[in-house]
Amino acid sequence: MNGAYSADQVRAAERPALDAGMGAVLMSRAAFGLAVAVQRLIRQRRGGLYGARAVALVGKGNNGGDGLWALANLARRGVAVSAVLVDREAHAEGLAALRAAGGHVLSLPGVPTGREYLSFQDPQSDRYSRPVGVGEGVEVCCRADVVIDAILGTGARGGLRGPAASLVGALALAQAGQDGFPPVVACDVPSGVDPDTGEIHGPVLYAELTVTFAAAKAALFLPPGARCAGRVEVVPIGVEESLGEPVLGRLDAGEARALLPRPSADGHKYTRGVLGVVAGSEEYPGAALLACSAALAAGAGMVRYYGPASVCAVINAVLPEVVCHSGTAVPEKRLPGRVQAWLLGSGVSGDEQLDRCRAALGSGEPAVVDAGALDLVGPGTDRPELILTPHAGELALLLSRLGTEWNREEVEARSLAALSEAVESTGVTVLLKGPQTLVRSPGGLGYSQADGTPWLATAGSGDVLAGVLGALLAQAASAEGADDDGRWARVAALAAVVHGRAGRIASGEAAGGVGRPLTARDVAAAVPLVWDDIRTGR
Ligand SMILES: NC(=O)C1=CN([C@@H]2O[C@H](COP(=O)(O)OP(=O)(O)OC[C@H]3O[C@@H](n4cnc5c(N)ncnc54)[C@H](O)[C@@H]3O)[C@@H](O)[C@H]2O)[C@@H](O)CC1
Ligand SMILES: [K+]
Repeated sequence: MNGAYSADQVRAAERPALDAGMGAVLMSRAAFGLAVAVQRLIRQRRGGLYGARAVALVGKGNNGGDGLWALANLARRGVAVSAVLVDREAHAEGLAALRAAGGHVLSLPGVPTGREYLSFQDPQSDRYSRPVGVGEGVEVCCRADVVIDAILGTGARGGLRGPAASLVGALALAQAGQDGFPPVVACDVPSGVDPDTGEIHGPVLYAELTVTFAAAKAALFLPPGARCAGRVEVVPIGVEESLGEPVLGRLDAGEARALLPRPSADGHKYTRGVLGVVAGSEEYPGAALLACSAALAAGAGMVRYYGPASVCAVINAVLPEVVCHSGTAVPEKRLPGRVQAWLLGSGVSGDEQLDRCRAALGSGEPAVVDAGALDLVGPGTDRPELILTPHAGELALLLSRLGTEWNREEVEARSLAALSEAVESTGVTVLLKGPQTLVRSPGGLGYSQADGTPWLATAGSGDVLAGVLGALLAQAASAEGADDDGRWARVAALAAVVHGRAGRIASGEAAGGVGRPLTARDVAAAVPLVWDDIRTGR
């Protein structure tokens, strides 16, 4: 499984090698990997390296050291390279290597350029760095074929400050406003993003590619930081064995393939999982239809629908497979019919549907708790087999109801903290919907999935996700032998994979297209194709 790690975990894994005096070796591996990735990018854009220009923004620590060594490597391959020093110090050996390879050294206002600086860091050199203002720094970057962001890595605390913040702020404006702005390659993590939480502090550049060392840092799996990271490439540096358990996992295609349920030869509809759905209402019948279609498409052995007679009629007109129950809920009594799992709350409104949701929750089976049913889960519920599926706004409301004031923007800015607080307070599993889908169970590993496409942000898409998750939950609940603590989070992560991939099929991106508008119905219709798509390893 792909995993993302905290800065402390990576530092701890590096410690034995650093204690054994291998710091320079680790850095040379990191810098080599960075340089190779940059060369590839330049070749894709220009066809060759000769005559290309690379600029690195260089901070004072080892992240800057990686950038300097990578530039030296590029210079030896014919690339014209410049380092823009943004701090009062720079990695001494890296700077010497860059100079020896013929690279240019520029420094921002406020960064010393004279002999006192060089005698501190670079006693062998008799060369000075050339002072540049922010405006010239921007021009130098705009003329480059690639900009390497090597200001801050895992040592970052808070956002960029001083000259670095001025330059990156100006570059971010140029990047936002100019089509021809060169691609940015972030070294380890985009500078200005908290490596552990993905929070963005102040100005930050959007990278096309992040080359990260040993393992992905948590920020690369977490919004909003992950949005600045672009594609993520992991360069091994020889400490990977010591990393331990990641803070966040990500199911890849191979794992998803192994987890996707398949019917056994002697199975029948009940062993394949029966899902009870309390969704939709007279006001929103569409939510019920989408959730039921998606559940059938994701392989539920049978779907039972519970709701108003008018919605039952709509469902049966389109989906004759669904068994509908329009009787009202009787307090303290189970709803009729056996099910292995529930999907509750998508598009529900009114007391009747909420009563059905309460009855279903009281019956003890695992359940997806969506939209209108989220209010039914309180503090100390302590049922990991309940999977809540809020978006950021709904999670803010849930947390506020549980006793801590959050708003939507705060949840979006600190998504892992918000998610963890909800899980700890309620004791249930939570799946937070968004461009990255985050999942966490009490005491278990969390997941971050990024399988979808922005085209999925469309009305009804959440109802389809809830239907897919409900079907997978019913199948997991009816499967034998899979009763470890991690299974609820795993099934939620798998639903995010299926939903995301169905979105990419429906938008044409899975087939190599640039993407096109889709409807939630298109996504539901594409769900069965995910089984083929994943089996062929695409
Ligand atoms: N330790 C190792 O063995 C390896 C480290 N590597 C690189 O080293 C990086 C970590 O290096 P460092 O620990 O030196 O840390 P950084 O290079 O991330 O930061 C350097 C220093 O900047 C200061 N700083 C923190 N936040 C700041 C802010 N907001 N504004 C201004 N200054 C700030 C701190 O004093 C920090 O120690 C990794 O991200 C990776 O790129 C790689 O070379 C692989 C090997
Ligand atoms: K960086």
